[in-house]
Amino acid sequence: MTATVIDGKALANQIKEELAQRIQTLKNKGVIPALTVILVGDDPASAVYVNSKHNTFTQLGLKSDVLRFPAETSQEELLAKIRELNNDKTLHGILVQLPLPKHIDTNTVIDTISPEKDVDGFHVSNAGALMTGNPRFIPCTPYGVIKMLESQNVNLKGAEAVVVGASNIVGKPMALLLQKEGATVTICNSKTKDLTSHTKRADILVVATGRPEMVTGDMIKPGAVVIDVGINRGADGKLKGDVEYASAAQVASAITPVPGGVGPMTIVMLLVNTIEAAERA
Ligand SMILES: Nc1nc(=O)c2c([nH]1)NC[C@@H]1CN(c3ccc(C(=O)N[C@@H](CCC(=O)O)C(=O)O)cc3)C=[N+]21
Repeated sequence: MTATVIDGKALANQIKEELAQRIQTLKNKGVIPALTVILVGDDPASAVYVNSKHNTFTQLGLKSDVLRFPAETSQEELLAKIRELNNDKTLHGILVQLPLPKHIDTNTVIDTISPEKDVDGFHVSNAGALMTGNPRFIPCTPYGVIKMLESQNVNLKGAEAVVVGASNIVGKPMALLLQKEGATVTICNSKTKDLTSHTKRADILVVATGRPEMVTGDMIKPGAVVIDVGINRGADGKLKGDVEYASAAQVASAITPVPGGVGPMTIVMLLVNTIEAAERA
């Protein structure tokens, strides 16, 4: 069996087209959805992502600003800038690119963003809102994964879903969303004993560990839907997922590629959240 490739790039483009009307309606009211990204330090991977996002936003006629700060910027300086952006009525979304330098406390920074402008959905109150079933902003990557599963008509009710990786930005919100759709969810982490015993049971397997090609075909249930959230750049410059694609594609019924899978969906869901923020403002 050869797996269906879930084309994230094509789905992202389709969603972009569907957003055009909402963008136009806002413009007719004199509103241009606007996002500001704060980038601290000069991590090359972060720079690639920030540029790609900026291009997507400007292509669709949205406003996108990138504020670049040196790695040694103090936490207080960063917080002061965020407070200033919180008060800017023409701005709808604020995103602080992660990871931040070690001397800065990530949670303090994120929780200083106004929850109404937290288009990443990372603020503690937005995380809480997701947990209690009234989400304000759904974190972009798990939100994109749900859209990919919907596009394949994957039945989540009563399905066994296994999420490998328990981060605040992907694994945990992913598990909540799958659970909300009626799946029975297991979250695995780096301490999990006998990881394969879990992954082998999964009808839907989401891998978000940041460990290149750690899930191989022999760990996957035949016919499973495999979602690879990993984007790892190898020494050869090539992108690799957290799933070993060649072996996994022989076992799965559907699988996301890297690149061209979850990555483009993350960016388009950021667009969705920013437009929603502008509509609510
Ligand atoms: N506050 C915050 N929010 C984020 O959402 C966030 C972040 N920080 N920090 C970094 C990670 C990473 N991330 C990516 C999104 C899309 C691609 C993407 O579109 N990748 C292309 C390939 C791009 C390439 O060639 O490098 C693809 O998968 O096809 C990659 C990486 C968002 N992140």
